Parts: sequence; C-alpha cells; structure tokens
Amino acid sequence: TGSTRPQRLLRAVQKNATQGDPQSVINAIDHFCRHKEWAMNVGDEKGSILDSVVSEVNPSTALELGTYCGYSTVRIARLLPPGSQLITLEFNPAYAAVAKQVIGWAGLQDKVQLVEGPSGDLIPQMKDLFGVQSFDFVFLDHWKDRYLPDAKLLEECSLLRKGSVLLADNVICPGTPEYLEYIRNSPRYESRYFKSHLEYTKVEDGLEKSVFLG
Ligand SMILES: C[S@@+](CC[C@H](N)C(=O)[O-])C[C@H]1O[C@@H](n2cnc3c(N)ncnc32)[C@H](O)[C@@H]1O
Ligand SMILES: O=C(c1ccccc1)c1ccc(O)c(O)c1[N+](=O)[O-]
Ligand SMILES: [Mg+2]
Repeated sequence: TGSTRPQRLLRAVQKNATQGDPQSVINAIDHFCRHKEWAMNVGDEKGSILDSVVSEVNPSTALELGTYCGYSTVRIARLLPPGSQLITLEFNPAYAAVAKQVIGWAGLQDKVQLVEGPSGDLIPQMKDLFGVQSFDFVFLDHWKDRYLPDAKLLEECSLLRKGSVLLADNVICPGTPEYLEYIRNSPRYESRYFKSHLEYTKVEDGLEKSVFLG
C-alpha cells in the first residue's frame, strides 16, 4: 500500500519548509505541485488574488469551504489579525488529517478551526458550535455543485451581513455556472470577476468576488 498524493505533499512540506514559517510552507507546496505532482490547491497565481482580497477585508471571522491539504487555509490564516478566527470545513478525513499537520507546521493552529464534516450539515451549526454571529469573509473552494446551495444556506442561516465578501474559486475551470448565474443576477450581491489561470497551468480560470448587500 503506497502513499497518497496528500501524504507526499505533506512530506515535501516537512522536508522543505521551516516550522512556524507560513510562507515557506506555501513555497514548498507550490514547488511540489509545479515540479512533482499537480494538486488542486488554489495555487500561487490565484493565491495572490486571494491574499489581496483577504487583506482588504481584514476579517475577524472567516469561513473556508474545502480544506484539502490546508494550502489556502495557510494563505488566509497567515494574513489574519490577532484574535481573528478561520473556520475551515473538510468532509474527507484523510485530507483533514494531512491539513491538520500542514497547518501545524506553519504554526497557525491557534487561528484555525478545522472541522470535519459536510458543509451542508455544518453551516447551520456554526452559531451553536462556534458562537459565530456572521462571517466577514467566505472562500468557496469545495465541490463546484455545492457553491450555490451553500451560498443560499449561508443567507438562510443569517451568517452573512451587509459587506460580507464571498470569494469563489474555479468559476471558469472546472466551472460553477449555476452559482455564477445566481450571484451575478441577484440584487443582493455586487460581483466582480478576477481573471487568472487554473493552478499551475496555462488554462484560463478565475475567482468571483461577491459582496453581500444585506
Ligand atoms: C479543491 S479542494 C480544496 C483546496 C483548498 N481550498 C486549497 O486551495 O488548498 C476541495 C476540497 O473540498 C472537499 N469537499 C468537497 N465538498 C465538500 C463539502 N460539501 N463539505 C466539506 N468538504 C467538501 C473535498 O474533500 C476536497 O478536499
Ligand atoms: O474539481 C476539480 C478537479 C476535477 C478533476 C480532477 C482534479 C480536480 C478541481 C480542480 C481545480 C480546483 O481548484 C478545484 O478546487 C477542484 N475541486 O475538486 O474542487
Ligand atoms: Mg479550487
């Protein structure tokens, strides 16, 4: 029984990154994915756009849908101000186990709550589990057919407030047509498309940033 790609990615972090240095963890994963094995992290090019949006929002409470190995978790958490929290949801236990170790290697475990389970079940529990009133920032990067139902669920659970920012990965590739149609035509959001490329490739992809208007 051989290792899995997430396990090989973790080994590359442990070998090439410095404990407590988030940027070195990001660099080690990007190097591994460019030169060894492609993996579905948001990547460095779209990651820079993610960084700029997170820095602009400067969230006290942030939510990530889809952790995988924790690459974007580290990107977001490293930019959070003291006292703020990132909650990240992952329903694959093997991926969650790797992510926990990557986040720990970066020294960001105190800023991150990694919760194992499906977003559809966990989102309605956010207030009870974590005392969250609303999210200032949400990064959507889980299976693409869940973006729309989970955005609606966040609205229904009153987890968005005037000014909350949703940032969605992969709106071109693999694509999230139903989500884009809804969010771009809804009077309750102001949306903008950031053109980029699918991680570690020349294929077009992009991020959709949507501000909830209340
Ligand atoms: C593209 S990967 C996330 C990549 C990560 N955001 C990054 O950029 O490093 C998508 C992840 O979402 C998880 N996932 C998919 N649907 C989910 C759901 N409904 N609830 C929780 N996790 C989900 C998958 O198991 C997978 O690990
Ligand atoms: O769906 C895929 C996918 C499809 C086929 C093969 C590998 C990955 C994918 C590709 C790039 C992404 O940034 C991403 O978030 C995902 N995803 O799974 O959520
Ligand atoms: Mg993605």
